Amino acid sequence: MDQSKEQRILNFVLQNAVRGDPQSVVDTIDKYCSQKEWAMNVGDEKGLILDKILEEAKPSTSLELGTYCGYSAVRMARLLKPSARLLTIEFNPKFAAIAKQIIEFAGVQEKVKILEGPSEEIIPQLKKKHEVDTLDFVFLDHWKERYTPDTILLQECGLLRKGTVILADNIICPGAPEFINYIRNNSHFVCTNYPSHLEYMKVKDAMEKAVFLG
Ligand SMILES: Cc1ncnc2c1ncn2[C@@H]1O[C@H](/C=C/CNC(=O)c2cc(-c3ccc(F)cc3)cc(O)c2O)C[C@H]1O
Ligand SMILES: [Mg+2]
Repeated sequence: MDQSKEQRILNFVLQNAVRGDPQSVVDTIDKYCSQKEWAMNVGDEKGLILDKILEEAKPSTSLELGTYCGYSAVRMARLLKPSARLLTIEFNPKFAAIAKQIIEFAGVQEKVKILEGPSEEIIPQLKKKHEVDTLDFVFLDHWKERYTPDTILLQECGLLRKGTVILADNIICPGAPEFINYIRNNSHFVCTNYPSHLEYMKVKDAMEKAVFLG
């Protein structure tokens, strides 16, 4: 059976990146996806915005929705302090298996836990099953129509605290219009827009930061 694009990305990392070096894994995936096959990683341009916002937040507990191949999980984990944790939710078992190998190759597996399943099922389990108190940072990068319901679910489950930073990818392309409408009109959030470009392309995109006010 011929390989999937995600398996080709994994193989390129295993053959070209430096084991235990998360920056080299990030750079190697960016190289492959900009020169060989496009893939929906947050990429290097929006990745730098993610880096800056994550470093400002200095989170102890972070959540990512939509692991995919693990590019942003490695990108975030490389900046986390040793005691900090990143939980990342992925419902496609093939993607989860690829991400697990990329996260382990990068050497950040101690900081990252992949939770396999749909976000709507896993989010309600975070407190009791995964010992989360509240989240300091949330990265939304899964199905765009799930951004709003999952933000509401996070709030309902008591997982947001005063100052929790939510960062959403793809505000322009593919776009998350109902999320933007919801979050910018919600007095419990302060929003900031970060114009950028679609990963590996000249197409306009943006990220939105929403800080929860409690
Ligand atoms: C509900 C739920 N629970 C757990 N995992 C979930 C989930 N919904 C998706 N996922 C997982 O996240 C990943 C999905 C991410 C969705 N992201 C996208 O659809 C996406 C699409 C584009 C894009 C832009 C222009 C184009 F022309 C084509 C595509 C760019 C991006 O940066 C993206 O994140 C993989 C999927 O298995
Ligand atoms: Mg994205």
